[in-house]
Order: sequence, then C-alpha cells, then structure tokens
Amino acid sequence: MTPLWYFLFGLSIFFMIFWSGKWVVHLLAIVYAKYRLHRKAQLLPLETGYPGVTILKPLMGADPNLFSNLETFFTMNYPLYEIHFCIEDESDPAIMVAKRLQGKYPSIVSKIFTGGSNVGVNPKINNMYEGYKASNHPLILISDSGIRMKEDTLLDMVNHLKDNIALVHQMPFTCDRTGFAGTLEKVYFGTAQARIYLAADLLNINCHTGMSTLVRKHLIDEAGGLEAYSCYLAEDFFLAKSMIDRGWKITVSSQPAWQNSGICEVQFFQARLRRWVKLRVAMLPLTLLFEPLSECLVLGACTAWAVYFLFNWDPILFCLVHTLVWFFCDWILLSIIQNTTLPFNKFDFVIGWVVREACSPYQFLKALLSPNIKWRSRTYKLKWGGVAEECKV
Ligand SMILES: CCCCCCCC/C=C\CCCCCCCC(=O)N[C@@H](CO)[C@H](O)/C=C/CCCCCCCCCCCCC
Ligand SMILES: O=c1ccn([C@@H]2O[C@H](COP(=O)(O)OP(=O)(O)O[C@H]3OC[C@@H](O)[C@H](O)[C@H]3O)[C@@H](O)[C@H]2O)c(=O)[nH]1
Repeated sequence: MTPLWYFLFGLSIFFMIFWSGKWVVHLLAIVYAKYRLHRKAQLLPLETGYPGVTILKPLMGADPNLFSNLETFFTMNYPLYEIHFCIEDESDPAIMVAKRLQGKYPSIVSKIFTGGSNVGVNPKINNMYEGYKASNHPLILISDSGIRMKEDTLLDMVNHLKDNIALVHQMPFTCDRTGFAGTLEKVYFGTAQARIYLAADLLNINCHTGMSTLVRKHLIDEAGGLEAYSCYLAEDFFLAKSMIDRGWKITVSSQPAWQNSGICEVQFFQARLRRWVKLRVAMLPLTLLFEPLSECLVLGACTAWAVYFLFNWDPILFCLVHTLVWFFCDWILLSIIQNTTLPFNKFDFVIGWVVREACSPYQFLKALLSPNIKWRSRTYKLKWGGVAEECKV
C-alpha cells in the first residue's frame, strides 16, 4: 500500500460519506416540505390583538408586472399594516406606479419615500432607510419588488412569529411563467435551492434569503438599526446571523415567496445566481468545496469513481441510477412545493432539469473567475467575510 493508495482510499470514503449525507438531505427536504409548507393560515382571536406591520418596498425601475405585484399588497387580509415605498431615484417610473396604487386604494395607509440615504454600501438598505426610520409598527416586512402576496400570506408569516422567533422568511419560489426561463427558474428554486433551504431550516442553519422577511423591529434597533448591516451586500444573511447570535430562532413561513418579476430571461437569471454564489463564497469559504460537490452530476461522477475504487462496481451504471433517482426526488420535491398543477409538462421538466444541472458547475466557475459583483446599476468588490466596497468608475 503506497501513500497514494491511502490518499485515494481516504478520498473515496469522503465521497461516499458526502454522497450518503446528500441523500439524507433529499429525504429530509421532501418530508419537511410535505409537513411544513402550504398550511392554511387562520385569523385567530389573539388576546393581545394582531401586531401592526410596516411593509418596506425597495423599488428600482418599473417592469411590466410591477403594478399587479404591488397591488397584491393592497388586498391582503391583515388587520393593521402600512406600506412604505422606498424609491431612490426621484425620476424612477416606479413612483408613478406606486401613486396609481395609492389612488386606487385610499383606505390602505401607504407613503412614498424618495431620494434614499447613504448610510453604507448596501443599496437596498440605503434605499429602505428613510422608510424604516418612519415605520410606526413593531414588525417590519422587507419585501422585494418582484414579490406577490396571497391574501393570507402576511397573516401566515405573523402566525409563525412565536415568542422565541425573531424572523420569519419565505423560501424563494416563483409564480407560473411562460417560456423556458420561467421553467428553469421554477426548476432551480423548487429543487436544488429548496432542498438546501428546507434542510437548513429544519437543522436551524442560517440560509436566510431576504426577498420576503418579517422581523421584529426592536431587534434590528438593538443591533444598531438597519445601517448596522449596510457594510454587507448580503444584508439578509447577516441580519439573520445577528438574531441567531443573540439566541433567537429564525424560521420559514408555510408559503413560499412567489417571485414574479417582469424580467424573466435566462441570462438575467444566471447572472443573479452567479451574484449569489459570490456572496456565499465570500461569507462562507467552505462553499468553494461543498457547493460544486453537492451538484448531482459532480457528486455522481466522484462517487462512481469511489465505488469503482472500493468495490469495483460499474461506474457508468452507478452514475445512471444515481442521476435517475436524484431526478425523481427533485420531481417529487418540486411538486410538493408547487402544490397545484405545474405550468409545464414532464418533458419540459426534463429539459429544464438537465440544463440546470449541466450548467450549474460552469456557472459556479464563471462566478469565481469574475469576482466583482454587478447589482443593478452599481458594481461592488467583496472582501473575505462579506464586507463590500463599491467600485467607482
Ligand atoms: C452532506 C450534505 C451537505 C450539503 C452542503 C450544501 C452546500 C451548499 C449547496 C448549495 C447552496 C444552496 C444555497 C441555498 C440558498 C442561498 C441563496 C443565497 O445565496 N442567498 C443570498 C442572497 O440573498 C444570501 O445572502 C445568502 C444566504 C445564506 C446562504 C447560506 C448557504 C449555506 C447553506 C448550507 C446549508 C447546509 C444544509 C445541509 C445540512 C446537512
Ligand atoms: O441598487 C439597488 C438594488 C436593489 N434594490 C432593491 O433590492 C431588492 C432586491 O433586488 P434584486 O431583485 O435585484 O436582487 P435579488 O433578488 O438578488 O436580492 C436578493 O439577494 C441579495 C440580497 O441582498 C437581497 O436581500 C435579496 O433580496 C429589490 O426590491 C430592489 O428594488 C434597491 O433598492 N437598490
């Protein structure tokens, strides 16, 4: 036995253990999704009454779905809330959209804050800052521009905010949209991302993505206000981390976040996922190893080699069975998360799934090879740890 043999033996054991762990994650995600998601929210008579919520809507630009997405915030079944539209640029067309909605729903309290602030690097925080300062309620809902709400979504989120919970977030998912990009997005958010998101929630690991987050305002203030997170681009991750560090819990609500941005293009989607990869790598460097390895094809190939090395099993057959079972687990998970008929047939799912799986390792590499981060109109550089710096041209 040479040192090389020992090294290869160790490596193959590592692949086998990681592979087995990944199947546990598959199983946990499916069972947890079934048990946790799509529970009916009820307006219960609470002794203390329902707490008021300030909804912060950071807007930048108007897409074709903006009006109808924002309208869903005016038709929610929740007793006490206000909407603060935050729009940095005073000539932004989103202002007109917000004003039209204010005219249509005069009974809902809403205000528009323009101009933004400059409290740090994160442009979403700079944009929301004035709206946050003017908030009048103990709960804050940070809600990105492309999110749609159902009538009972806010109620569902508040119902999940038990006494030991600081923050309730919605697992990212998408509305039914036509075209290949719509399929690709739904497949990604309903399989690869949902699996990790659900397993992380179950195991109390911080996986918070801040597109729709209900949080206790006094806990943000205790940490120094929203500006305390403005040195990071991934303010969502650090917001949740600061709650967990203080002994609080975070949890997902039973409804996923229905993203419905009017821009639904493959290029745009891939660029967004690459931006998120860069955030994760800077915040959690172990991602560099574990993320590519947890991809179906990469893990299948590595483990096929391991079982060939250890047991002399046929690696091709192993890979085929591995991929097929993974594919079926993904179909089951996606169907549970969708909870209604999917907007595409099984053939479209196969195409979307294969493209997603095949492109993902390449997109990961591409993200590593261009470390600067372009987010909307600005470019940033990230330091290890996640602190960001804007690149001025
Ligand atoms: C034995 C199996 C181990 C599995 C290792 C998994 C490695 C991670 C693989 C894929 C990452 C998926 C990422 C999930 C969603 C993150 C979306 C995102 O990037 N959002 C950012 C922008 O809003 C946000 O700032 C970052 C949020 C937190 C990211 C944390 C990711 C690490 C999660 C690791 C969870 C492991 C759970 C499995 C436990 C066995
Ligand atoms: O310069 C900007 C960029 C973005 N935003 C707002 O921030 C929200 C999220 O922006 P995008 O939709 O471009 O980005 P993402 O969906 O990738 O955001 C997600 O990932 C990065 C995290 O920091 C965010 O909290 C999370 O929502 C939108 O409401 C957008 O209007 C600004 O207000 N200013």
